Amino acid sequence: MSVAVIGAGAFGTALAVSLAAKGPVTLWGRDTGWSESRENPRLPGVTLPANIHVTSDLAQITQQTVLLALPAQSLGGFLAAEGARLDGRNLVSCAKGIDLGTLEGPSVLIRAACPAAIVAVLTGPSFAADIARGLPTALTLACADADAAKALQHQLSTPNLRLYRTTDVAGAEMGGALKNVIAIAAGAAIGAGYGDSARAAVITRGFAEMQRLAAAMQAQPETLAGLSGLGDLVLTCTSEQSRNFRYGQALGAGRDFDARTTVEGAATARAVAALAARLGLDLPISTLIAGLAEGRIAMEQALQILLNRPLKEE
Ligand SMILES: NC(=O)C1=CN([C@@H]2O[C@H](COP(=O)(O)OP(=O)(O)OC[C@H]3O[C@@H](n4cnc5c(N)ncnc54)[C@H](O)[C@@H]3O)[C@@H](O)[C@H]2O)C=CC1
Ligand SMILES: O=C(CO)COP(=O)(O)O
Repeated sequence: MSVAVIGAGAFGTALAVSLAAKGPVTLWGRDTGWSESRENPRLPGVTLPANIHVTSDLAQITQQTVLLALPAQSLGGFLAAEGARLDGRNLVSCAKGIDLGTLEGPSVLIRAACPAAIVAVLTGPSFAADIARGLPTALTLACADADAAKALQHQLSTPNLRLYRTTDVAGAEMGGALKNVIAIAAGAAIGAGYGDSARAAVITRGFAEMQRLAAAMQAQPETLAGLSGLGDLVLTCTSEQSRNFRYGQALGAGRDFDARTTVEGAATARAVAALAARLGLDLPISTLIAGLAEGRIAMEQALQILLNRPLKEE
């Protein structure tokens, strides 16, 4: 059974390349002017296999399984316009973020727009460039319907993509969204010259915040400790391949950052700060990243706020 990917950015294109090892893939993008060259400028150096059909015509997306690889803040608008034509299918969210307008994760947006769809989430530690180069990668496939989770796990695993499955959609989704916020904080610590020990503190205390918020969203704690949570947190906080990490580095160093780059953690930090206020949760690192991203506070001020918090049990 062939699959389709909606969103011809770096990640959607990389997933299409990997899936093409198993059969034909249709890749939809709004800007596909590059398609004749078979090289997407968002994924330079990768030639698309011949069995990937690139289109900007949504009517050609007729497959039963569709991966949605759009940025989290674009997904709601896309679904409002096009959700009806995708209803009833297997819709797999590949976005890592929390929608600022609704404070919901992508799976909730998809379920609202496409009530008859089977909704799943594909997430975990994976840089698009690594997947597209055929490097070994392990991800989490989450779907509340256990049978559908198993079927999608088999359909979407490829020679270099090993999928584990879970029915904890909220946990998988929250891990992927929140690690981006903490990756910005880790990058900011490095960019400001605070050192590797400070980064380790940010990763660990950031993980505690991820667990706290995820628990409040009914996620299972063990999901946060898996690929979609801890796994992706470690990857993103330690690699300059991460856009969130590099954005954080720029914030920490007081440098500009290319505003066209997709940095999911910046908007998600603001969503997390709003959720923290709504739910009465203490999420100091994430809340400070929201302030830094909005330019409301400076790096040195953020550090002093963190260091001067009351001492407490770990
Ligand atoms: N790049 C990576 O290594 C990974 C990315 N992801 C996630 O995948 C999602 C997409 O990221 P990337 O592909 O990397 O971003 P990207 O910046 O490479 O591409 C985003 C694509 O979405 C398109 N787009 C944006 N708004 C749209 C709209 N309203 N309608 C139609 N198309 C729209 C853009 O034209 C662009 O092609 C993000 O949530 C990201 O966190 C997840 C894992 C790895
Ligand atoms: O989600 C990712 C790796 O798992 C990609 O991270 P960035 O969006 O920070 O580049």
